[in-house]
Amino acid sequence: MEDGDTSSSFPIGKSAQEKGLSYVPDCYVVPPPQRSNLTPETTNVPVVDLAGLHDPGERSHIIKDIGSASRGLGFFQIINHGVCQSVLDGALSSAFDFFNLPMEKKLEFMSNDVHKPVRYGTSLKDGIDKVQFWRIFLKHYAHPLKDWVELWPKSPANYRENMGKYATEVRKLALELTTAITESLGIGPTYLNNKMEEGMQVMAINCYPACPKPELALGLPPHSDYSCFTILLQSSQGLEIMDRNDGTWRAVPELDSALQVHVGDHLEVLSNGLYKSVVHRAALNTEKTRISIASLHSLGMDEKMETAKELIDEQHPKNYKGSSFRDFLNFLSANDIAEGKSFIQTLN
Ligand SMILES: O=C(O)CCC(=O)C(=O)O
Ligand SMILES: [Fe+2]
Repeated sequence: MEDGDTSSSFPIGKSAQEKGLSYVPDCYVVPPPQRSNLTPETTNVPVVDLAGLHDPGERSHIIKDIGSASRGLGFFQIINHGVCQSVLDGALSSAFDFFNLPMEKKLEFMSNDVHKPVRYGTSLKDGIDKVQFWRIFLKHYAHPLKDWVELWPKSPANYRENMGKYATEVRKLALELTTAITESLGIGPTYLNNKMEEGMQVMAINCYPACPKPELALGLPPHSDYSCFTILLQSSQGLEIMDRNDGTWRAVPELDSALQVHVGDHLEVLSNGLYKSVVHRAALNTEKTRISIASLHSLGMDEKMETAKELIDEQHPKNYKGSSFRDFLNFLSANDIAEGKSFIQTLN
């Protein structure tokens, strides 16, 4: 693997900067205690089958499964989620095609301003000698789609159509999940209805090129998502979640056509800590480029997520401050999550 390009089925283009990815400086490393174990234990992740969500006889079992997964790992995979395979494949293939574009097409979106609704970035911005996180990303707002889609990349030609279809489908699913999650908390299926309908959807499209020394770096540092919850689609295995009970990292097994659901910080707040946001990171591999598409669902830009008063009593006093997506963005522009700064800790 001389130039960092690999036998990936979707080879990444060789622009000058991306060629830099093949350079393996001695000092680009994540400090040893935080490095990924290349053969982590594959965790027994709960799989929730959503097929019967609208069947009155089955719904309560599914709600129970969602509740116990959210109280446990804060993470589960979903199957029969209603987003069809061609929509999943279309989104992933447009994402691969975007990252394969010549650098100048991507640079027009390059920005460090976290308040921009569309931005492209790479961990290489600090100079090749400091690379610890082997990732290139495109982030964009996605709801309401008509307000944002015109700002998305025009090329590849099918990007807006494919990513737009996926964004719309995954948002429909997110609204269904919202009803199930609030029901599982005992506060009823419509608790967040209006606020989620007017909420934000942010998509983070992550690209992790094959890495010559995956044991020395990470794709993304450990973090939890600010969202109420995140739905993740991945092209191959690489996501690791932290088991809160013993602090160990567990690889999430690949499951065909499944999507992953992460409990985010805002759901931890809503539930008064009954559900905890899952700490996760992205590991790397030597063989192929990995793409993940995270769809983060939250309330509106300035709508604060507050703890449900139904979940506060003498034994369970209110543990969290309310916060909005904008509060998170302000936190992000002032703090570096790679240095272990965590949004949820600012809310306790
Ligand atoms: O790539 C992954 O598996 C994780 C992505 C992620 O955690 C994020 O975009 O917030
Ligand atoms: Fe994340």
